Amino acid sequence: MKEIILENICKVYGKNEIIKNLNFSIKPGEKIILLGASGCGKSTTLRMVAGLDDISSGNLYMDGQRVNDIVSGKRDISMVFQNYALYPHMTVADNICYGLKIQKLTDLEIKSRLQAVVKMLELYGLEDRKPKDLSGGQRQRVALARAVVKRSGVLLLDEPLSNLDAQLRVHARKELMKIHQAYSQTFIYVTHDQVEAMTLADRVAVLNKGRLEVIDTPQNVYNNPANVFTAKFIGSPGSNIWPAHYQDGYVHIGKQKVKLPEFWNAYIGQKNQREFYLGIRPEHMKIYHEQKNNTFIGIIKYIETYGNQCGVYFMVEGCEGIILCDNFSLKPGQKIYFSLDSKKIHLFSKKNENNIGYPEAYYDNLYKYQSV
Ligand SMILES: Nc1ncnc2c1ncn2[C@@H]1O[C@H](COP(=O)(O)OP(=O)(O)OP(=O)(O)O)[C@@H](O)[C@H]1O
Repeated sequence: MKEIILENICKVYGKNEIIKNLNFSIKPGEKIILLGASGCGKSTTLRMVAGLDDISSGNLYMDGQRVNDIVSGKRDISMVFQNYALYPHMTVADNICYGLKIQKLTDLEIKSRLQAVVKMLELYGLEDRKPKDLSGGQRQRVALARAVVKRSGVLLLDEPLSNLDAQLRVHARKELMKIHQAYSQTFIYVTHDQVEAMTLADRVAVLNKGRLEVIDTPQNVYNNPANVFTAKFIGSPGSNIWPAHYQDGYVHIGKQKVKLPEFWNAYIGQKNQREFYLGIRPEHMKIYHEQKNNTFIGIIKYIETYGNQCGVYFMVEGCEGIILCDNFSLKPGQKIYFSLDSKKIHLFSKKNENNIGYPEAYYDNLYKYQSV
């Protein structure tokens, strides 16, 4: 278990600043997921922590020691790569034990660690095979075993499940939790898969173009997004975001308006802002066939079906929106009336797109050094 602190970490390639002032700390034994779109800098961040890429500026600490200049092999980390990077000419057992032999552990210790990890990751009977004679799922388990057997303080995982099919991923997620329970290592895990992030993380760090948008628990990141980017990025589909303004107890979208409950009036009065982006998740709206109190009117553009639900894409006052519902009889071109669950609305500042429900200090801390 190790505490890791990233302090003003930047990475520059040529003239391109790939990572911009990353500041966050990771508690010993914590599972942090780096989540973001392709190219946002997740792997680069992980590789800097691993010591495989130089840090252009800033400080990286492990258990209080600055490790910028400490070589990868001396950082007490192990890493699982997306393509597994197994040695093709070695057997499974040799792949798993190679690092331990380099560390000059006794044969007895190596054997006992091998047995433990073979049992944990169900690799019985495969010890003498070469990687080419394994299935994708088995190779992935060998790569995990090779990292875990070192029992290092930090386990770095770069999209370790991305080559597996959906069922194997579910199984592998359980194995990762088992590994964490057994060894309590600090995990830094890179993925663009939201299900992986939500199921495995203690906290999710959302990256956007090399910048940290938010670092918080999966529940908060989903239910109380700190900014417009997070609201739109998290969730499948993400939140609806519409320009809106508030006047005399009503929230207006274009020419349409609905009355807000009293608690919103008090809250918005306190914030002294009138123009917002209104955020609402697709599952927090309801469709009606006829106009009711406090409904907006939209026109359906198209419909996606997901088996148990459908996503109804519509236009309201020139803005696109989506509602999740189980009404499969709706048709494109149809007029719908819809309400918003007022308790689930989020309001974001038009100026900086931050959630107005968060104190400003939250954002100051996010973009400066943040201690947890
Ligand atoms: N050695 C390099 N030289 C120049 N640019 C690089 C180098 N390595 C990475 N980059 C750039 O840095 C950016 C971030 O890359 P990185 O691999 O960290 O993204 P990522 O979030 O892990 O993406 P993905 O999910 O697709 O793996 C990309 O624009 C990439 O092209």
